Amino acid sequence: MSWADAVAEAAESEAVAAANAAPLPPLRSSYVPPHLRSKSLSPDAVAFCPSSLNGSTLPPVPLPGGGGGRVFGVGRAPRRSSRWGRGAGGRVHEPNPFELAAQFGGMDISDKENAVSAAINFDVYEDIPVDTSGYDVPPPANSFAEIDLGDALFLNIKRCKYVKPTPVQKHAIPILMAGRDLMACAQTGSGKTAAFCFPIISSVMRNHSLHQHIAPRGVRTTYPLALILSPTRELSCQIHEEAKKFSYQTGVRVAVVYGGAPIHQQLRDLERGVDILVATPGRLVDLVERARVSLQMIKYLVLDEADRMLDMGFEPQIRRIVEQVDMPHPGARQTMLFSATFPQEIQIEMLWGFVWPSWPNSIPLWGGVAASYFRWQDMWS
Ligand SMILES: Nc1ncnc2c1ncn2[C@@H]1O[C@H](COP(=O)(O)OP(=O)(O)OP(=O)(O)O)[C@@H](O)[C@H]1O
Repeated sequence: MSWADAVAEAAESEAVAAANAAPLPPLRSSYVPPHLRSKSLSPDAVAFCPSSLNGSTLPPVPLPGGGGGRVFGVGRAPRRSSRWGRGAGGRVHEPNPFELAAQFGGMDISDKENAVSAAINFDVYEDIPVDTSGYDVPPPANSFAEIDLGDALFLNIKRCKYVKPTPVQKHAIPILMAGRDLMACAQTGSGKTAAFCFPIISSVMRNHSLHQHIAPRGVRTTYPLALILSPTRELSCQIHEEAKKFSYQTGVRVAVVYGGAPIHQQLRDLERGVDILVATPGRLVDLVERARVSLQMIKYLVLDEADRMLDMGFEPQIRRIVEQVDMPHPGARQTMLFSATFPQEIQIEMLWGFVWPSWPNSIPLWGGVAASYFRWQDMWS
């Protein structure tokens, strides 16, 4: 079956499932999830995070729990549920991020499809040359179907209506699936978030099924498997929203922590257990120093907008996270650097200096950036 047929079939079966489900309450301009309707929302419960639905920014909405935090189900295989609420044993069901996004944004699936095609202009992207360098670079993938990402993730890609990978995804996903380190530079809006999220979610699903989500009684430290560092809370929240869609019903849990917002809800989210933690550097250092997050289980480290983090003065925090706390050394983790602009040489040297300290000095560096070009540096671990 072709990918387009598969997408059409998924859309059809979802439509049938929706028709069979209990009717949803009519949409309201300010939707409040059922389990919060009896509570008054605190000021910080209005998300700062722009929820994004495939390129279209939705208006700020009250997020359950506030501050961009999200309630996730307890246990590896949450029951399929399209509603917020508790089931037997007081377990919190995983909300359906696709349905919530559509409700908050007042968009239906067909709107969403238009939003996707507005976000990515494949005709333009197809012609953009891609540079790769490194040793035995795995070949690019021309479709998601030819990469073994796992059934649950594959279904979510269909739900996102991603018909084919963008160039950055074509190249980066096979490299990362092969367990290689990667430095990638691709312009804004080119699909970098999925390029690093898909391999991480797929690997967590496959290799870490016994990851302990819930800390033993009295232990309040969370041990994520993947850390995605990004410079701002807006970007962190965007990544979190996307990652939640990709990891829906995979059992993989995603949380976000960022500065400039009260920490209490973020602490509660962490206590529920986290596989993938999206964080701004300062807030993460704070949580590590409070012993609420340990990095000793990290297998996947992403620095998104790495050059911008350095421009914004986060070098001390990144150094602390990568060098001084309990983060596994480069050979024991997979490291991914993504940026929208090509980092300056000095920034690359700095990043290599502490992200890959053992890397030989003879790495070829590129000069200059052509804004519309993707450039790549693939590295072995
Ligand atoms: N393969 C795909 N097919 C269709 N749409 C896609 C695909 N990959 C990503 N998108 C959509 O394209 C938009 C841009 O993707 P994304 O935010 O990941 O880009 P980005 O490169 O990370 O951008 P930024 O530099 O702003 O962070 C998003 O709405 C995303 O859902």
